[in-house]
Amino acid sequence: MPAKTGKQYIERVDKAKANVWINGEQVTGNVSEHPAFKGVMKTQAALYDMQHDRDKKDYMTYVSPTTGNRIGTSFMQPKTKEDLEMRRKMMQEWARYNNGMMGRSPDYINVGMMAYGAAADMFGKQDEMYAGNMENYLEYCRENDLSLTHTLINPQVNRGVNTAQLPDPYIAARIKEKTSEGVIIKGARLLATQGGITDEIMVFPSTLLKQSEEENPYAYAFSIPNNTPGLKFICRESFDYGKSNFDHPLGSRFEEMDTIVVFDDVVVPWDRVFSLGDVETCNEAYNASNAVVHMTHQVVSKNIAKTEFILGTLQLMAETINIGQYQHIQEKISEVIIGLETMKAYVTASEANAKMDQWGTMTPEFAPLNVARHYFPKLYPRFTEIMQLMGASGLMAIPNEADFHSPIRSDLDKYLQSANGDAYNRVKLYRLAWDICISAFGSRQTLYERFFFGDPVRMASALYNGYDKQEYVDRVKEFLNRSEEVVESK
Ligand SMILES: Cc1cc2c(cc1C)N(C[C@H](O)[C@H](O)[C@H](O)COP(=O)(O)OP(=O)(O)OC[C@H]1O[C@@H](n3cnc4c(N)ncnc43)[C@H](O)[C@@H]1O)c1[nH]c(=O)[nH]c(=O)c1N2
Ligand SMILES: O=C(O)Cc1ccc(O)cc1
Repeated sequence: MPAKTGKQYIERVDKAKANVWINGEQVTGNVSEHPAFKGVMKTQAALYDMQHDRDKKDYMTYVSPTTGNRIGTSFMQPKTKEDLEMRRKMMQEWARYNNGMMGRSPDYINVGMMAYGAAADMFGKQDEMYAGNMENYLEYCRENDLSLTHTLINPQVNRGVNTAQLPDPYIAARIKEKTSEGVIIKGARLLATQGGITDEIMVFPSTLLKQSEEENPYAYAFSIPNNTPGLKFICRESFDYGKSNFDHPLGSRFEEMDTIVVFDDVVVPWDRVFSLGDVETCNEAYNASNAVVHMTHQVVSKNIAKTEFILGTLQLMAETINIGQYQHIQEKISEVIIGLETMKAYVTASEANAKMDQWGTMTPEFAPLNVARHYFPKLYPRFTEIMQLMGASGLMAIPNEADFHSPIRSDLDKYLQSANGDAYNRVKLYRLAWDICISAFGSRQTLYERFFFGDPVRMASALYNGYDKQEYVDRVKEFLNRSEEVVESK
C-alpha cells in the first residue's frame, strides 16, 4: 500500500485492540479515544497526513523499489548524499511539527529497521532463515507503513548482577521454549515509549549491555504485533491531563507514554525471529548494521528542531517582559544559540563525510553524530535550567483558560499584561515555558534526553574505549623526547 494516512494509522491501532493497562484498568474501547492517548495519536496522525500533502510529498515519500508505490521516506535505503539530505528534510518536517517533543515519532525506528534490513545477511550466521526473516520484515514494515515501538532494557531489579543471576530467571524476558509454532518468551522488558499506540514492537538486544554466554536465553531479536496474545503494556500515569492546548500546550499534544512490557508465554512465530541464542550477533547487531548511525542521524536532526523551539521560546520570553537587554540574559540565550549551531554542524559534517557502507547504504559519518548524542543530554537539562532562571515567578503566575473566562478576567488583564502584549498571550507563552521546564511532561522530556539512548556513564566508557587515542599519545611522547638545540643569541 502507499504511505498511510493519519486516519489509517488510527483505524489500524484501534482495530488491533492491544492489551494496554493504565490506572488499574484495561483499555477496552478505542485507544485513540482514551484521554491518555487521544492527543498524541491525533498528532501522530497529522505526521502521517503530511506524507500526502501536495507540497511535501516529493520528499516525505519516495518510490518503493519493489511495488512502485510512494512510501514513507524514513524507510528509504539512502544511496547518495542527496538521499540522506532528503531523509533529513523529511525527519525535520515531522520534528518541527512536534517541536522535537516526540522522541519516538515513527522515523526513529524506521531508519533503524532500514539498516537492519539492509544488513540482513549478518543475522544469518547460525541459520539463513533469520537473514530472510529480517529482509522480509523490513519489506513488510516499509510497504505497510508500520509504526513500531521497541524495548531493549531488562527490569531494573538488581544492576549488580547479570541478567542470568536474577532471583527468578523469568524476570527479564527470556526464551522459555521452542515449539513448531515458534519461540515462547516469558518475562518483562522496559521501557517501550509509544507502547500502546503503535502497530508492532521490536524486541532487540540492548545496544550497550554486552551479553555473556551465560545470558544466552536472553539473547534474541524479534518483532511482533502489539496485539499478540500474552503481550501486555503497563502504562505509567498519563501526563496529558485532558486540558486544553492553552492550559497544557505540550502535554495535550505530544504525550507519548512509556510502558513496561510483559510477555506471558508469548509465541513469536518463526518468521518473526531474527536471531536466537546467538550472543555474538546480538552484541554486534546495532553497530555492525550501522542502525546506530542512522538512528543517531534521526535523533540529532530531531534535536535541532527541539533546540530551535527552545531558542524561540526563550527569546519570546525575553521580549515579553523586556529583559533582553541584560547581559546575563543575552549570555544565557547565546548558550542555546551555540548549542543549536553545534548540533547543525554535527549533522552537516556527518552528511558531507557520508560513505557507502558494506551493506550498500549511504551512511553518515558516525563520529560527529556520536559526539552529538553524548553532548545533547548535557545541553538539554541546561536549556530547561535557563528557562527557569529567565522565567522565575512568571512560570507560576499562570492562571488557566477557565480563569480568563471568569469574573476575575479584569484582574488578569491588568496584572498579567506584559511589556508588549496582553495578559492572555503572555500567560499562553508562560504556560508553554512551564510545560517545557516544570510540568511532569517537561520533566520527563529532560529525563528522556538524559537516558533514552542508554546510560550516559556507560556510553561515555564506550566512547572512551572505542576512540583511537594512540596517535595523540604518540605525538605527545614524540614531543617529550624531542631534543632541540638551544641557540644562544649573541
Ligand atoms: C523517558 C524514557 C523513555 C525511554 C527510556 C528511558 C526513559 C527515561 N528507555 C530506557 C533507556 O534505554 C534506559 O533508561 C537507559 O538505557 C538506562 O537504563 P536504565 O534506565 O535501566 O538505568 P540503569 O538501571 O542501568 O541505571 C541506573 C543508575 O545506575 C547506574 N549504573 C547501573 N549499572 C551500572 C554499571 N554497570 N556501571 C556504572 N553505572 C551503572 C547508572 O549510571 C544510573 O545512574 C527506553 N528503552 C527502550 O528500549 N525503548 C524505549 O522506548 C525507551 N524509552
Ligand atoms: O541499548 C541500550 O542499552 C539503550 C538504548 C535503548 C533504546 C534505544 O532506542 C537505544 C539505546
